[in-house]
Amino acid sequence: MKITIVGAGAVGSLWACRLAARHQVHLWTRHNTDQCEIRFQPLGEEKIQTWPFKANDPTQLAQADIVIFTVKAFQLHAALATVEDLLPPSTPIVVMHNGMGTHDTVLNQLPDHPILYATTAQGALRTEQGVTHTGLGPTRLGAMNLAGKQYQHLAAVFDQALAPCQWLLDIRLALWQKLAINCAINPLTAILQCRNGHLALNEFTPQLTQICEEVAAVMSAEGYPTTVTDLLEQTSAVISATAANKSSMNQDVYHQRTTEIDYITGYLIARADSHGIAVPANRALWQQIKQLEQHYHDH
Ligand SMILES: NC(=O)C1=CN([C@@H]2O[C@H](COP(=O)(O)OP(=O)(O)OC[C@H]3O[C@@H](n4cnc5c(N)ncnc54)[C@H](OP(=O)(O)O)[C@@H]3O)[C@@H](O)[C@H]2O)C=CC1
Ligand SMILES: CC(C)(CO)C(=O)C(=O)O
Repeated sequence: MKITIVGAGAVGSLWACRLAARHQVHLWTRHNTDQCEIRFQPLGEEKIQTWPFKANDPTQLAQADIVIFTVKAFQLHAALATVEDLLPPSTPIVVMHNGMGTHDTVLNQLPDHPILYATTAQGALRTEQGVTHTGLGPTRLGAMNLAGKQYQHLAAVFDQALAPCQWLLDIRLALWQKLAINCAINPLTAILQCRNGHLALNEFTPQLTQICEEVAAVMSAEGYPTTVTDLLEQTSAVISATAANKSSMNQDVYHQRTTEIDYITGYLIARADSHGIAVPANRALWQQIKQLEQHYHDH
């Protein structure tokens, strides 16, 4: 297959190097270059691999069998704008990011394309030295519009590159489940500048319970019935599985970058408001992260 990846950061580079073993992968970046070399360290290996890629070629973009967007949620609109006029409307688009709330923009911006969303629990870290595959986890893929439903076979392509990948009939459920975990772990670890495992301490149980209670109420109102017990169990499992990790929001705050809070807790708040559900614990966390961002963006 001919695959273009838009956003060669940590996740984009991980998928690029893994897909390139069997497919022709081309990168679309925001840098003025026609080639990119990715230094990639596979999971648990010492040796660093070097993968050369062609980049930013409008012809290769137009001929792609799929275009995968691995930019952050708040970068998606601008990234789509750089490719929308270059793609035939038959090209399927796969969007892979944490958080929710971009799908309406994508469906409006590219109304004729098959649109798919993916959520991944694979871990990748980008440093000056290159990109390291830091953790294994499932990827879930599904259609966001009718045309996207014809692309179920892409789950096998993703699975072959970086297992496991599962096709879901309702990808929104998977996106909500990941959002719930991100609402619980990301803002707290960013504010406290702690590793995910720190939240396993008993002192965090009341706060995590309140966050999950609010998320469960909103998810249920959205048509994805769940309970605080289920969400707390899933959150605890991720806290222990990723105990040594610094969450993405923790790292964004540390490096004084824009966070994905508006697409994680912010999305939850927007949906809560539309149902008239009070979410004070999540709203307080959203405000604290916005204040931190504002503080470092102002200085
Ligand atoms: N890292 C991880 O382990 C995981 C991340 N995720 C999620 O995946 C998403 C991506 O995260 P991650 O890879 O870590 O983030 P990165 O910041 O490493 O990657 C984003 C990439 O997108 C590029 N980009 C931004 N705007 C454009 C544009 N207009 N055109 C082309 N490229 C663009 C950035 O360019 P530049 O190089 O110039 O900054 C960067 O290379 C996030 O939503 C994250 O939460 C999900 C699971 C795990
Ligand atoms: C699951 C978790 C919390 C892992 O760190 C994550 O998705 C993130 O850091 O954004």
